[in-house]
Formats: sequence, C-alpha cells, structure tokens
Amino acid sequence: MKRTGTCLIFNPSAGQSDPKQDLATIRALLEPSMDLDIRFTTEELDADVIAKEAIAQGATSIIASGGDGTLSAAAGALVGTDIPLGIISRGTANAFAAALELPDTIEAACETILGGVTRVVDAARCNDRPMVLLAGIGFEAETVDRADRRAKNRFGVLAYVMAGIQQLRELESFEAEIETEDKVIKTTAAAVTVANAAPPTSVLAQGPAGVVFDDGLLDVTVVAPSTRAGAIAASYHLLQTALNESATEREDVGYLRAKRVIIRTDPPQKVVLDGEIIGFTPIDVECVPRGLTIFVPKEVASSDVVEKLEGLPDLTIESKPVNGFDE
Ligand SMILES: Nc1ncnc2c1ncn2[C@@H]1O[C@H](COP(=O)(O)OP(=O)(O)OP(=O)(O)O)[C@@H](O)[C@H]1O
Repeated sequence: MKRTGTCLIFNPSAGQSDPKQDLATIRALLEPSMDLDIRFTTEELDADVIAKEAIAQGATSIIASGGDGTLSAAAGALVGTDIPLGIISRGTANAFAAALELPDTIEAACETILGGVTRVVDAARCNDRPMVLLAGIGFEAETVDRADRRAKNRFGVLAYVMAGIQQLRELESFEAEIETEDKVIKTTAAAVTVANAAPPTSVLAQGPAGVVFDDGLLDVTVVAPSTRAGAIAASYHLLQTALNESATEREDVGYLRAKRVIIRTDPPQKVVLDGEIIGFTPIDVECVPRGLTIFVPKEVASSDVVEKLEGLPDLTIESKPVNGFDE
C-alpha cells in the first residue's frame, strides 16, 4: 500500500542542477511507494510556512528538497513536533545533510526516506527562533553575509571559502561573556559558535571532538586568535580536528557544552542562525532535547561530554552561587 499524508516541499530555484529534472527523479523514486502532495516555495513563501500549513491540513510527514535555507526552514517548523522530516539536499554547501550525517545525493536521500527509519535528534531555540544547526557570532556571520547569491551561483562552495578569506583579512576581536547554567566565562574572541549539529566544514564549531546532536547539550566553540596568521592556523587546525574527529588542543580555541547559553558581546556582533543573518548579539540559545525527528539511513554513535577553556585570552571563569539563569 502507498504511504499517504506526505508533503514534499520543493524549492524550484535551489542549487546549480536542473530543478525540473531533479523533481522528475524524486517523483520517479518516491511516487511508486507514496502519494506526494507537492508544494513549491516561492521568493515570498518559505518552507516553514508551507510545512506549518501542510501539518495543519493533516500531513503526517514532510519531505524538504532545496538548499540549506529551505531545509533549515522546514526543519524549524517541525521542532517540537514528532512529524518526521525527509531531507533531499539540492543546494550549494549542503551543510544541513552533512551535519546530520545524511546522504547528499537525490537517489540516496530518497532511498533513506523509503527505508522509513527515523531518528529523534536535538534541536534548539535561539532568541525564540528554531535552530537545528548553529548560531555563529563574529567571523561565521560575516562570512555568510558576504557569500551572496550571485557569487554562490558562479562559484558554489568556493563562494563561502572566498568570503571567509576576505573576512580573515579584517579579523576583529570582541569581548565575549558566555553564561551557562553554572558559570560565566569572559574572554576576548574573534568567533563564538553555538552548535546543535555542524558539518566538518563549519570549522568554527569544531572545538570538541564531535558536535553531538542527541546529547541534550549545545556545543560552544570560542576561537580567539590574536593575529591573522593565527586565525588561518586555527581554522586549518579545526578543519583537521573535525576530519579526524579529535578535540582541539590549541591555546586560542576553547569549547564547552551546556543546555542553555547566553552570549553577550562588546561591541555587538552580527549573528547568523542556520545560515541566515538574524541580527546582533546578545543571543540566548537553549537546547530542545529530542526536538526533531528525521529519516536516517542508520544509527550514529554519540561521544562523551567534555570542555576545555584554558589558554583563551583574558579568561575569567566565575562559578555562579546558584545554578540557573535570572529570568
Ligand atoms: N520559487 C522560487 N523562486 C525564486 N527564489 C526562491 C523560490 N523559492 C525559494 N526561493 C528562495 O530561495 C532561497 C533559499 O534557497 P535554498 O537555501 O533552498 O537554496 P540555495 O540558496 O541554492 O542553497 P545554498 O544556500 O546551499 O546555496 C530563499 O531566499 C528563497 O526566498
């Protein structure tokens, strides 16, 4: 019998391949096994609005197909529900699929959805918006801001790399105050990243040995190089540690895990949330444990909880007398 109640949200303008052909491939693979209610995003109508509408009309699973913007928006709409999300990446960077360890070809993604195996993972809220991957302050936000649509069309992933290099030239540090349930950490930083899930290419999220997305905790990485050469070395080191799944040992990189984290900076810094600039610091990010259900090919192991802060410049760590946050 065919599965019913599945809404496919499709961005017809995403990525660099032929969207008509992509849609035909998806339909040929999925439609023999399920009835698809296909809805298209437009410049005005984002995937989160479509997902919410489809759920209100009785959809029992959602499949999103597009770039990271479309996938994050659809996932955001499902945070806190138990409606499973199928992910078919057709973007430039495909960070979303990489972060959640999902396949990134249309064929493998459809096979995963047809397999029907789901996994419950953590999500988060950042300043009351849904977050699935990460919030970046400083370097990451500036990089996303600079990788514009035209550049992405022409250069693909390279657009982000070029924007990153451009940003490195203007490396600026700021004062950061990082408050968790049990401590307040003050340091100078060039980038602070709060990740629920992150692909290895999000190097600024790679302080810990792996960004664990089902431990009920957020992974915070502080990158604090004092020179541009240090910034390049730190980025390269973080990429290496991400690929080796080892934790950083550099003095100018720190990390910790927390359920909730409030970050204030001086001066205020741009914030990028799951690939979109949302404004400026401060941010308040809270993990939503088991907040999202996704179709997966197989189970993935999790690792231990750790933190490392020693070595960060101008570091102070103050224990709070009582655990928790002043509301
Ligand atoms: N039908 C459409 N026509 C034009 N633009 C659209 C349409 N549907 C969605 N968009 C725009 O696409 C953007 C989201 O794109 P998405 O992230 O899915 O793909 P992408 O930009 O190619 O991916 P990546 O970020 O990986 O390069 C949003 O800004 C949205 O306004």
